[in-house]
Amino acid sequence: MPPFVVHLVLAVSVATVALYVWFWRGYQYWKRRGVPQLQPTFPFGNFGPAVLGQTSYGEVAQELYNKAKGEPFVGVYSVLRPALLVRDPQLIRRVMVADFGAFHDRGVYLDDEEPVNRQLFFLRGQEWKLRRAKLTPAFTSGRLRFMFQTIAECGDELSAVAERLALSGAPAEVRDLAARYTTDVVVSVGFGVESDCQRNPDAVFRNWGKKVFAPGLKSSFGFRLLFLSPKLSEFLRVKCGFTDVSSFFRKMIADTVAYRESNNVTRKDFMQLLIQLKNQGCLDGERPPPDAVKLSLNDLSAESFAFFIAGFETSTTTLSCALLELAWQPDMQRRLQQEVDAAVARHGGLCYDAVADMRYLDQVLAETLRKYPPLPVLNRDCMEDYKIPDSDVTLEKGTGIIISLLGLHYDPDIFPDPDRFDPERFSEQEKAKRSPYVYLPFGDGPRICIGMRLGQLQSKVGLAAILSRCDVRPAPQTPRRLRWNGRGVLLLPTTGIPLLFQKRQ
Ligand code: HEM
Repeated sequence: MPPFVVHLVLAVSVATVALYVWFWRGYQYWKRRGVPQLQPTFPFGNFGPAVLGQTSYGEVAQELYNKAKGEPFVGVYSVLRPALLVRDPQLIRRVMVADFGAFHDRGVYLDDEEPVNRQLFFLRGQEWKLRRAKLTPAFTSGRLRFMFQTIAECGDELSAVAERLALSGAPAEVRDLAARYTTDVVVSVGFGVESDCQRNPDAVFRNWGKKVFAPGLKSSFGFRLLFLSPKLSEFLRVKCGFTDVSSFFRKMIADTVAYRESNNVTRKDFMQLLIQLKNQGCLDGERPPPDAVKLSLNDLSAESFAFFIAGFETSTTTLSCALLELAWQPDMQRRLQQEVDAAVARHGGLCYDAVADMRYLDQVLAETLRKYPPLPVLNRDCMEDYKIPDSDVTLEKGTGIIISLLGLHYDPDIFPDPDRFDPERFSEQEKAKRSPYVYLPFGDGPRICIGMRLGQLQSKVGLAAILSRCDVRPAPQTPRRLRWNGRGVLLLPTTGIPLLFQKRQ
């Protein structure tokens, strides 16, 4: 063997051993601190199947939650980074609400060369705090009531589409149906633009939406790494894969703002509120914030992009999974239809107050979000050394925090027979029996989902609109149980959800 090959083999062997020893030492971190840990494997720690795209992030975290049964928290390794997987509802409350000051960031890497990433979900520290304060007034229930008519019009279109599907008699793909409806809602209440996705399946916004969430090999790997290993993502300067969608959004926003400003056009949508934040630093009627910072055009694009991607995919999953469950449980479907019919008759139509009156619809939606939380893992970053109350453990600054929603929502000690779809779990009596920190589909605390009410409302209107005109039934190929795409950070089913629609008698 030539000497340079011998040297090369030696160098590679020494480097591999050194790397292994380095990882091995890293993987003793929790043991050294006296915290029980789940056995990691080289080189991806406890998240190998998620890094490799074999099992979804949500399911890997759920498995870790299940393995740690009986422990209030357990140490894990997200690649090499020590993270604490928290199971105890009291500690979850501390992290998310009571001691939020020590955990205000998500600890997800932000690729800030991409302007549309500089949005609420990814922002950190003071920048996040100021942006959140500016945007919060745009999401109050008063503003939602204001936008209701637009959502209801999209709902009317959805029930017309459902009736046409009933006439055709062929199974329809409800994920696509739901995505076209939620895209229409988000684009019209967001930007005052008719996206026309329900009438035209090839509409431009639908295509961009598909592109963002089609988990291609490279972009989905990059996206997973942002959550799983922020340091490695930073080192590799990982991209989210949003570049062309981002260019489309930046141009769309710049054109819309220029058009409205030069023609003095005002509309009752999110964009109009963003324009106020750009020109005044606060919304009309609000007290100017202490920072007096105005949003830039790039900030507007970033928040509009966030509104679009956070707004349509989460509600698409919710609406389509609710339809799947109701198709398999005709009694629940009938009960819900009776409630919808009665509320619509009482209020003279599907108005905001009619939806607010639908108690059972609220329970159906809550149970759907228990079984199918679209964002199944909550992340926080420990921002300062933090002593866990009633323990000898002090978390070091920089430690990750992981809360598994699938773990909590499918824990049989909390939700008995967890695979069963049962809206009664969300009656007032049942809710009063458990801690609110075991059910967190929208997160909690100051970083709770800012669009929660909009997400709930558009899902409810969509369900009510369909069920007021049609019954949904399983088709021969309808899955009993969904499986999740291993490449997704969000829950994305591996198969479609085909259902049959029948016009109600
Ligand atoms: C069923 C629908 C939805 C679900 C299940 C959902 C779920 C979530 C969850 C779990 C979080 C993380 C919360 C935390 O870490 O505590 C989140 C954050 C967020 N969501 Fe939603 N979401 C939904 C709809 C929406 C809608 C309609 C919008 C906007 C139009 C939206 C915008 C956001 C934003 C901007 C954040 C980041 C908030 C921050 O970091 O301050 N979401 N969402």
